[in-house]
Amino acid sequence: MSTTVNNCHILLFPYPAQGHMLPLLHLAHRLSLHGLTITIVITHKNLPYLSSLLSSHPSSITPLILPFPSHPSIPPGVENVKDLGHSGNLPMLTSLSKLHDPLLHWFNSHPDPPVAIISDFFLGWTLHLAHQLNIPRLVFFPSGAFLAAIDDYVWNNVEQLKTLDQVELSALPGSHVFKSHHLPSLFRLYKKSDPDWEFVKDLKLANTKSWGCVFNSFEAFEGEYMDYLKKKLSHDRIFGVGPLNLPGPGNLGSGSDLNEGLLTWLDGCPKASVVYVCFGSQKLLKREQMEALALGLEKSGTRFVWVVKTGSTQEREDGFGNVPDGFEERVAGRGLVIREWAPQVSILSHEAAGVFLSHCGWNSVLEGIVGGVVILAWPMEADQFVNARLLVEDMGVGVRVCEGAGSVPEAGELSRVIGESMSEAGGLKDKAKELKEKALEAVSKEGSSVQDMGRLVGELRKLKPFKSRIQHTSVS
Ligand SMILES: O=c1ccn([C@@H]2O[C@H](COP(=O)(O)OP(=O)(O)O[C@H]3O[C@H](CO)[C@@H](O)[C@H](O)[C@H]3O)[C@@H](O)[C@H]2O)c(=O)[nH]1
Repeated sequence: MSTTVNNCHILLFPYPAQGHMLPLLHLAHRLSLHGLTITIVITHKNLPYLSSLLSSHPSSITPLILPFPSHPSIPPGVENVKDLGHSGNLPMLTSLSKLHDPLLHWFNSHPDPPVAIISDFFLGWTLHLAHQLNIPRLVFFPSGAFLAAIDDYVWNNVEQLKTLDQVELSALPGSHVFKSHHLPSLFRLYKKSDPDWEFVKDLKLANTKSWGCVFNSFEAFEGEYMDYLKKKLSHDRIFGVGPLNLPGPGNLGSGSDLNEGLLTWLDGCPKASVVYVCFGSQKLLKREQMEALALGLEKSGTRFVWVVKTGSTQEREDGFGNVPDGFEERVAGRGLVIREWAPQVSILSHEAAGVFLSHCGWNSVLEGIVGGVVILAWPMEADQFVNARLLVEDMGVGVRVCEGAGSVPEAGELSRVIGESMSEAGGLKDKAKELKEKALEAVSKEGSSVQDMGRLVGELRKLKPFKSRIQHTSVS
């Protein structure tokens, strides 16, 4: 092992879903640039996601490869939520908790084990592991501080809130009111006394009880929610270090750059003239949604890039992810359909991108902000209604065009909103540009996220080595 007692050695534990894993790997990149030594917990099938990180930091980042714990609802060979869909989160969460004992064993047999654990907010059980090891756990939120504040409130008051049709968040900044079906999905699905759901409740409550909270967010976007958490949790180990996934040199990259054809096409489009359409790493649209979207894009007459998840053969036979017949021919020249995966960060940061039709997954939100584009929000599930509220109501850089995973937008209305958002009407474009500047300021010299990253590294460096902690504990 390459670690020495002088190094600050940290264990990072990502949750195996693209929207969760990618930002935590970007955090690993940044911590490594600050000279920290990092071990990343990973299972075999997810190891390829680490390849560019490991080749960028061969001496300071090491994978800890553990066998994936089996689960009756997870088919053999599946180790990532992308192969299970959102309903796969519950079995994935419970399955991964079986890594507790192998991790305890690894720590106890390591000559120079980590001084802290930073783990995804779906891995709250690692707080108990950290307590057993007498080291701190920091929670990494792949979503925002607004969501963290809401999660903290609703899970601490689950009995009173579960039966309400709408929840008033009067204790939180902005005093927002949410319909119950717009609250985070895990809260909505929670079933009292069911052991799996009680486990979820415990891991959610463990997040804000952790020693520190790290957000892929920034002061000018979510400062009031981070301040709220500092006050509520009575400590200031709340760190807004984002946006983490940035285009350009010195960054880890998203592993997928613009190919020549796409780059040439975007280069040939006027500035801010392209609508980019993508609903994250896992959302498949049903036939009616595909048809409405295709018609809306066609009627709008604008240039667009549409990323379509096509799903399995069975899902396509069931009508999911099929682009309507003849559509691509009719829009040829002004519209591109890309199947499965597109280099989103590169597309959004191209000057031709002007509008982003998004499900408002947190990574997409930040990537859209950094791209300086107007966001057309179609929140569907999870944290997306909360994220859309921030974009549309709090920041004024977005317009809501549809709501719900099963909803079908009205094609005429969609084409009208697309057309309007491409124009200067409403000052949305100016606000989007302003927010982009603030995001870039946060991650440049002396910016709030650079300072918080420095504060985070400073706090981690102060932690005692694991062995001396054990000696200290046994003596006292
Ligand atoms: O064709 C694609 C599709 C996605 N991405 C990237 O994949 C990530 C997708 O993340 P996100 O926008 O957050 O969406 P989901 O994949 O849906 O993420 C899940 O996890 C997020 C973090 O917790 C939540 O905010 C979302 O609601 C939840 O659905 C982003 O970095 C995208 O750039 C691509 O590069 N190309």
